[in-house]
Amino acid sequence: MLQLDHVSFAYDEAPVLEDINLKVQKGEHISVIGESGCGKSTLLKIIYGLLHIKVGEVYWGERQIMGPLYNLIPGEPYMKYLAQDFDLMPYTTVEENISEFLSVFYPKKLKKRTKELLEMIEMEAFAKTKVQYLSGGQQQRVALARVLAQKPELLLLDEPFGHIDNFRKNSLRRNLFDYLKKRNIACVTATHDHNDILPYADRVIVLQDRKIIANKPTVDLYNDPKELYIASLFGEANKVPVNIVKSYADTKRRIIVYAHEFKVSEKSGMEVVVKKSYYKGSHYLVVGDYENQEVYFNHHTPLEKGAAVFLNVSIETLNKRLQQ
Ligand SMILES: Nc1ncnc2c1ncn2[C@@H]1O[C@H](COP(=O)(O)OP(=O)(O)OP(=O)(O)O)[C@@H](O)[C@H]1O
Repeated sequence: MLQLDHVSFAYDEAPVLEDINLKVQKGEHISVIGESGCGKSTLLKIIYGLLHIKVGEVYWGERQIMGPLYNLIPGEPYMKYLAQDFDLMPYTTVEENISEFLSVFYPKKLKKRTKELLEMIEMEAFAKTKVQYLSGGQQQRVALARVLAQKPELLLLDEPFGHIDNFRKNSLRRNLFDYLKKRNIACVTATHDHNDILPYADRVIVLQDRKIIANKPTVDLYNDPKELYIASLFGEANKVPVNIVKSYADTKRRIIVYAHEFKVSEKSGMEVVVKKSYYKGSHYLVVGDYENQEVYFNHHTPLEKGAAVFLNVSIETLNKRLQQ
């Protein structure tokens, strides 16, 4: 339903995106990830028609999405964009902000929808509060409810939980993505946070050096990140030669190993010298040194600086990475 064909874009001379091809089906959830400045927000703005592209085309079904040179007011009714800055009416209440786009000719329906959306963002208690008195995180939640009130078929989210505290973030993520799935609303989320991605995205797009370098179902990409850059977007990761972790292996092929996939062993494996242990709540993240290269691994206790330990990888992990 959404399709980008050979899209390239530059704000000035330097290209930001090159030859982007992408399809998003009805109800599908896509995460766009990549390091800061790789063009995630730019991609969302192109999809929404906020930027003029000279090369390539964007389609919604059969219809071409035209940029700002053709549409004075950007955006299409079936698509909503929740940007990093929220477009709210500060002097009216939360309730009024959410219901602004609902029809007053159906008051019962309007009330029901407003209540449903207030529940989704967990702000029933603030229904009558003026938006100007809300915190940044609360305003972001109202902005979310406001765009959903307009029943989009495609929702574009740019760092949607950036302002929201961790306590709320998890329940809001669940509420939002369940809400979207139930209503078959497609969603493209630009994010840095793997907590937005792993449980909710059907597919992940990775941007690097102006291009899409991966476009895969989430589980497949996590299990087979191919590159350290991709794995690192999900958490601490390493790239190590197989024959270093398994001395009997006769391949120097390097595989990706996430920090939690290393097992500390007494006598065999890759020998590293402990540099530092960081408390992570459920475990410690240990930074070790292997031939002047940092290696990251998890351990249930802190390890003493200067201690030599051996790191091992399970056969299952090894096979998984070598097969792909
Ligand atoms: N209005 C603009 N004019 C000129 N250059 C811009 C403009 N907006 C963004 N850029 C540049 O385009 C590149 C991509 O920016 P973009 O905001 O799309 O990245 P991003 O991946 O969303 O970054 P972040 O994760 O930090 O939000 C950056 O190099 C940025 O400096």
